[in-house]
Amino acid sequence: MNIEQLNADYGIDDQLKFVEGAGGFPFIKIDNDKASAVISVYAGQVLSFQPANDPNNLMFLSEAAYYQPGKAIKGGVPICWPWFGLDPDGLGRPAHGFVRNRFWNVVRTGVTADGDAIVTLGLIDTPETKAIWPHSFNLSLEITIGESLNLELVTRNTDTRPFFITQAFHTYFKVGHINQVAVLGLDGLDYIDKADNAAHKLQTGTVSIGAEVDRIYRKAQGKLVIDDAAQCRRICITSQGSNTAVVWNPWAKISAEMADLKDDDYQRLLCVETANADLDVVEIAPDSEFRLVANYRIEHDLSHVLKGTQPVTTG
Ligand SMILES: O=P(O)(O)OC[C@H]1O[C@@H](O)[C@H](O)[C@@H](O)[C@@H]1O
Repeated sequence: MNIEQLNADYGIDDQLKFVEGAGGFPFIKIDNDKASAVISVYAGQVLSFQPANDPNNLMFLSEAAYYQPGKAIKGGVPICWPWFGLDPDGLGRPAHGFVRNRFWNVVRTGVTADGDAIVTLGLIDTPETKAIWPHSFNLSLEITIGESLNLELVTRNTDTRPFFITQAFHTYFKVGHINQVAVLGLDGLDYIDKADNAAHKLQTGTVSIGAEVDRIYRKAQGKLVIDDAAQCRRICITSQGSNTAVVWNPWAKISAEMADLKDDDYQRLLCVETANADLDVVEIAPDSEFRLVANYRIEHDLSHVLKGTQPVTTG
């Protein structure tokens, strides 16, 4: 992809430009009055989002991430599609599907009447994708950069027969310190505890993280909140088209084992994923589409300061 051509076709003066990013991947850099963001055209992945009034990024992005064709970038918002987790057919295809490790197309860029930047990236089937997953599709991701970050993943079935998908925004949020984090909004829901032999459990109260956590919450349709006391902020997650929430933190052993994470990275990341996963499989008829939406908004919470908790500025 030619950066000059991308800028000529899709750049927006003073607000949106294409640059050569890590690994030589084209990155889209956005700076407007409300926020700044970086999006990788490879993987269709938001890597960074920082509202103008926040000293800290919303996203965790690993310093050890790979930027290599065929590999996933560790951090930001990887797109899991058309399956979440292990290959559902046991054919040895990559975990979390095949769109987080290939180049997407730039479909359009623009600015809304409110001054938000919009970027739409897309993927359609090719003989190569059909060899992996034998369906015709048109997948598009509309990313809106404003006071909040809004993501809309639209799957259109362009085939002559129905197909079935699972999917997720596998979002890596940056947290001040994992010991001071709570996830609200999951109380009373059933979950599958993948860190405990896929045992079926019931959530009571908020979720705090003090060991490996890998959970699939069913019927999670309401607003979720990540209370991040160390950064004096709350991340509010609202969604449409999702019935599943995934909460994942690898903790110390897995962090150390993953070559694209530093040993102690588990202390500053938390994945809370807006998904359709496990039994929550989506059927899409020919000529129909399905829309998965996630919105991330940061609220500042000074009550922790008033209670004496030290804020952490991590840049
Ligand atoms: O592929 P990544 O980005 O390393 O993420 C892997 C993790 O992704 C999570 O979504 C799963 O719930 C975990 O089971 C899995 O280990």
